[in-house]
Amino acid sequence: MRSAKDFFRPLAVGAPEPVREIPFRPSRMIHFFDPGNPKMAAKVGDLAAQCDVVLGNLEDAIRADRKQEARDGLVRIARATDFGDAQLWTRINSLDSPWVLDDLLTLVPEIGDKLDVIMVPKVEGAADIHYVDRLLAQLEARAGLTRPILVHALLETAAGVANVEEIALASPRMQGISLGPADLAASRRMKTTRVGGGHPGYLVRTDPVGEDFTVGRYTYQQDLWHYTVARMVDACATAGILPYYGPFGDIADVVACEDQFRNAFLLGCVGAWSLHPKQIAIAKKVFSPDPAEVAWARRVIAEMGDGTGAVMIDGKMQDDATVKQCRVVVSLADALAARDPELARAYAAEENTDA
Ligand SMILES: CC(=O)SCCNC(=O)CCNC(=O)[C@H](O)C(C)(C)COP(=O)(O)OP(=O)(O)OC[C@H]1O[C@@H](n2cnc3c(N)ncnc32)[C@H](O)[C@@H]1OP(=O)(O)O
Ligand SMILES: O=CC(=O)O
Ligand SMILES: [Mg+2]
Repeated sequence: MRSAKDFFRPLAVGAPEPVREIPFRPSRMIHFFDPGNPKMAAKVGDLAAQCDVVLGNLEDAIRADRKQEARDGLVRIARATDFGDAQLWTRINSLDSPWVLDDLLTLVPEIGDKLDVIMVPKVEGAADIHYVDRLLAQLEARAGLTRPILVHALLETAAGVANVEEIALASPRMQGISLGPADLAASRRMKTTRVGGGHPGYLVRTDPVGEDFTVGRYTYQQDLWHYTVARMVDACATAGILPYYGPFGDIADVVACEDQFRNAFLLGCVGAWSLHPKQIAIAKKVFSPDPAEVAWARRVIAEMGDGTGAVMIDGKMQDDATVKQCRVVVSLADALAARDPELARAYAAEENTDA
């Protein structure tokens, strides 16, 4: 571990100063596209207008013989596209792959000034982040970049989960962490064959009602990802960085996708991945606090005055702790509304209904 005094010193002579705080920028959906796919490439400008983050994916889902095409495509797209308020991220190949060095040696000099965040897959511990941290500093110095590129870790190995706290705290570049349920399931040797979501076999059953164990018993499907999401959220909150749910692979099942995203939102995540244009609106809806909830939170804050003591509002006790929860909701709503006029109008309309 680095000395606290050195933590915010650049790791290479001439590299930009590390950031002291991770800026909160809306990132409700991290929209994945294949930069080597001409159809997707043609849509990136439109996607940037709809999404908080667009991510040029270079890792899994890009065939081995198309890695270079994807990397070159990302360079072209980054140079040619006006991303407006949207962020541009990339997911590089894993650190043990034959492609990752070329990913970083190409992207940082060519488009380092356009890239906000680099997602590193299959991170297993702080050592992986330290490696990327130093290499990025060297490349940023050589490229003359004035702003550091932030790093996002993908939590998708059993070792990564065991070390999630040290990963979150490994570098001032750490922007956030996403749960990768597909690779994590494989790494843990879970007996599933899906990308995120529940499983009908993972359930609890009510007690028997008589002699016959087969009748009158209800079953409830359980959440396979609860423990990992909660642990990731705690690690991120401790480190002052942002947690995300990752992919939901059943593109057709927009209902279960919304449920999975909402579970993550309620547990503290700020966004999720969209793999298909259909999932963009789902993430936008789920990760934007509900207007009625925001109006309620504003009311609690107003009625609680300096935020101390206890009051009753509509039969519910409010005190210092509920005010803090309400401030989380309101500050998120304000930050999102500042970038999303449609949401700003929805919040204003709800305020007017309440008044
Ligand atoms: C476990 C993990 O690592 S998850 C992360 C890695 N995986 C990914 O990044 C997958 C990204 N998504 C995709 O590759 C695609 O959405 C697929 C393969 C799942 C489905 O693709 P398709 O079969 O083409 O879907 P579909 O026919 O519904 O597409 C409709 C249109 O949306 C486009 N489209 C589909 N996905 C995307 C996307 N992610 N971004 C932009 N456009 C897209 C298609 O090109 C098509 O365009 P067209 O109308 O001009 O023909
Ligand atoms: O990369 C994501 C995953 O779920 O694996
Ligand atoms: Mg993965």
